[in-house]
Amino acid sequence: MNIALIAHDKKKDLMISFVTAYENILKPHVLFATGTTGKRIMEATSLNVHRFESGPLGGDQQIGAEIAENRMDMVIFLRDPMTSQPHEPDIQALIRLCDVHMIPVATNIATGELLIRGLERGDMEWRKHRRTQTLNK
Ligand SMILES: O=C(CO)COP(=O)(O)O
Repeated sequence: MNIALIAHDKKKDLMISFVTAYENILKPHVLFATGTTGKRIMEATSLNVHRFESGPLGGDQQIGAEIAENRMDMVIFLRDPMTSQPHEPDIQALIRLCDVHMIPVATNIATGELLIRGLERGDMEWRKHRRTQTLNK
């Protein structure tokens, strides 16, 4: 599965705890992240992460484009609901595209845990079939 990991600054330590705890589950998958989140994950774990731009510089939009192209299977986005972000429209657009294309998206750690457990259990296998289909047909 292609999995996007994103965390706002005040949630980055939480993301590191999360990926450390679930490193073995995440390892066989292809991981993507916004710039700083990806850097932090690679510094803290043995996971390899494809890094996009930092969120405020367009990283959320790049991940959104992957979703629109039917290339992203899951998004774990630990958002900070208490701090306003300069790129709030990009964040909303990313979450909207998850809804448009029915991509599982967690915006907090509690849902993130459920998605990871589901991933481990094989609940995401339907995405393999969906990914082979062309959208809008
Ligand atoms: O701002 C972000 C998501 O909206 C995250 O970007 P960074 O991972 O580059 O900090």
